[in-house]
Amino acid sequence: MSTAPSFKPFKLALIQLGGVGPDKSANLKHAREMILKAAEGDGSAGSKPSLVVLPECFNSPYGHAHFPTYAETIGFTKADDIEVQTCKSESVKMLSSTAKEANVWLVGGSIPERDASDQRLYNTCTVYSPTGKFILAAPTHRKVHLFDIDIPGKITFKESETLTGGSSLNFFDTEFARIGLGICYDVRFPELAMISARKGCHVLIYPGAFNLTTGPLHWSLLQRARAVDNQVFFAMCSPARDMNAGYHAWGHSMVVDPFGKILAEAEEGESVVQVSIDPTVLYDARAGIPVTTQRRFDVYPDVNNAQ
Ligand SMILES: O=C(O)CCC(=O)C(=O)O
Repeated sequence: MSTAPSFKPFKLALIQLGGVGPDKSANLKHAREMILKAAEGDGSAGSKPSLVVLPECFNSPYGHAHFPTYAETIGFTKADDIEVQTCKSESVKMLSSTAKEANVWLVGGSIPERDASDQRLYNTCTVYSPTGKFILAAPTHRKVHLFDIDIPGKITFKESETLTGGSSLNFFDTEFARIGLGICYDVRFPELAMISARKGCHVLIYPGAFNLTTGPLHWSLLQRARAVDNQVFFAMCSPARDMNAGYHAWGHSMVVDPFGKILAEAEEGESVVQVSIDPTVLYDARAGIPVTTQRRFDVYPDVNNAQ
């Protein structure tokens, strides 16, 4: 495994995107406008973010019935900005060109993806450099744990009716940090975050769309737990809540520091969460509460000690 880049201060912006509806081209147009807006920061000197994040399923209504209709084929695993424009995916093309135009790293939320060879559908996160390069190799980050839950009288959701779970853990390196990825329900599985942290990720970013049942119960708790047990920064980016949509997202996009402190949190509506990430907080947490070096793998040898 390559050595992680040294962790430097940077600004992070989460776009809690509103107005996602059935018209995909309108969704893409609005997402583009919001990326450009978020990339301006708050207008003050030095507030431009280096990394901008979109929410889960930003180009289509959320729901397993919609995934086959909205799914796009990407067809490559790495590509520069010119090659990206030859791809069939409208969303990937827009994300690449907008990352370049805005000159930011971009975590492109997630889209329903149809694999070019086996035709299976995935919930997929793609990442772009400030030159519009398509970054991930594995081949992208596909949601690993599918959202299949049934809380009688509250919410039943079965992503596995149309989607297949991804089978790789993914991170990417920027000039300021190693960033690990997950999507929404993946946050409930501490193993994924733990392994990403052990692979040197400083910040974990999970586009997500919790709901009005599990949002108030667990959205904040899970992020703070993953941040504290791994002593990393943790961020989740949600769509804005729309009570006219088929799925009511919780909103509350947030960024948590390695002590578990919430640095910023959106409310329900469309907004951009802007945060300065300070690496000294991570180093202070790890020095003061040194759990990262105190693990007792002799007591729990079934947990893999490998880095
Ligand atoms: O874990 C939860 O409660 C919500 C998960 C979810 O909404 C998702 O994976 O899309």
